[in-house]
Amino acid sequence: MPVTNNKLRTKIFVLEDDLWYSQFLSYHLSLDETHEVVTFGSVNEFLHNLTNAPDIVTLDYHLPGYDGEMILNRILELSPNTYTIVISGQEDISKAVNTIKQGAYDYIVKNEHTKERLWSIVEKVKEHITLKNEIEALRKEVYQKQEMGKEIVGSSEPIQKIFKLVQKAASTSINLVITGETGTGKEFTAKAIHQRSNRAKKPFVTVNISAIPGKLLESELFGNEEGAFAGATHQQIGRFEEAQGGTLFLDEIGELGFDLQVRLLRVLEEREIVRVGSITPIPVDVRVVVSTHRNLLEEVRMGHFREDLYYHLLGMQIHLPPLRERGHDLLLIAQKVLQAFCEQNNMPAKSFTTNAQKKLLQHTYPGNIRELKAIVELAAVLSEAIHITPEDIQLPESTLSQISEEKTLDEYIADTVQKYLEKYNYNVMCVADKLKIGKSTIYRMIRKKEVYMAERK
Ligand SMILES: Nc1ncnc2c1ncn2[C@@H]1O[C@H](COP(=O)(O)OP(=O)(O)OP(=O)(O)O)[C@@H](O)[C@H]1O
Repeated sequence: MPVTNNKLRTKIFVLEDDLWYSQFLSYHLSLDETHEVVTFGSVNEFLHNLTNAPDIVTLDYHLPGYDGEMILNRILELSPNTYTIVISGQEDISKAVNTIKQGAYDYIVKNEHTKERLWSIVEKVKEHITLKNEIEALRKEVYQKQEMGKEIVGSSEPIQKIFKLVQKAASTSINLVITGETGTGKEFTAKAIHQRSNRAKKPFVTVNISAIPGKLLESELFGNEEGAFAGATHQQIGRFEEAQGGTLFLDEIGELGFDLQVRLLRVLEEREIVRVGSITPIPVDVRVVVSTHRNLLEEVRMGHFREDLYYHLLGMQIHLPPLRERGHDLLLIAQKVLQAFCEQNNMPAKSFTTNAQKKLLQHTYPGNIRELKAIVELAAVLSEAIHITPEDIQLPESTLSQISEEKTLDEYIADTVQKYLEKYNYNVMCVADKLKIGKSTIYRMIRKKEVYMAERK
């Protein structure tokens, strides 16, 4: 039943060859303004229109030249969700009763009570449809909760709040800003929202703004024509076009240069892009979800981020807490990661001993879930039995051994990154891989002069 002006509309087809009777039924059924009644005198025309999926059909059992049962079968075949009410004369009562066994919803005999009976059956059908829709919606909600629980696990209060926001974000098209430290699952969450939204069958495309040099970013996002700039040897579609109909996840939006901020705002407002080197606008239907580790409002205040773009992007904010603030959820995530890893690698199912769990809880995880995942996967490989012991868990020395020094967590992280840069000859890719953090995090730290780079030997 479609909804118009907040009212459920009921589409009713009347198949009746007797014009007077057809008008009689139509008149009474139309007394309810939410009923959309269409009458048919011809069986062929009626069958032809069945693709419009009426909610209810009143079927005259005795149509000259046609068998009522045959028409009922066609209705069940072509529009299985339609409720058929068979209307028969006194002479066909027993046949009409039989149609219920075949799949008709109810039957009415043409007599002085027809009007009242028809009315009560239609009301019953409407209640039935409403209940069916409610059950369907509840089933969907339960399914989504179960599925989401499988992905973003956690019973802590902040995570429960995030579950609710993710659900709301998935069922609407509200703008979304996902914030949180590196490795807290920003991209993971954006994808979970996409997969639950009505865009799920279309692409989910990610662009890491901080990993692409400014000059290339424009054509990466919007595409380019052949010869648009030196090196543009062929036409290329951009990420916006690639994400057509789906979701574009712009990771680290706070790193977007001012010029591109202007272009992005125009695209978001006008819903069309222009490839570099072209003047032809191309319409795009893309949900843009952004993430940042920065406080965007602070960036606006400092003049680093355009206020108009900030207000355009502002919709729902989902802040993902760092792992060290998620309490025992850490263990749930660890167990889930362990289970997935064992399954993927055809290993027997494993679990952590109590002491191993205690050890996992001791660490501060600057790389958050990405780091936990790496530690758990290594433990799964190192363990000789199905129980993972503390010896199998290799925590990076840095945060544990230096914990007595008075430093902020950011300073610990910077120290660790600096040591690794020196150890691995300032190879950012290699350090990112070793520490299980994003390259973008290291580049950001370099830009903010939290760590320094030297010439590679
Ligand atoms: N709830 C979760 N359960 C299991 N794995 C997760 C979960 N959240 C994130 N991960 C995993 O942790 C890693 C980091 O997640 P993701 O890339 O989404 O983080 P991020 O916050 O976007 O990181 P960055 O800021 O560095 O780009 C990925 O391997 C991802 O699959």
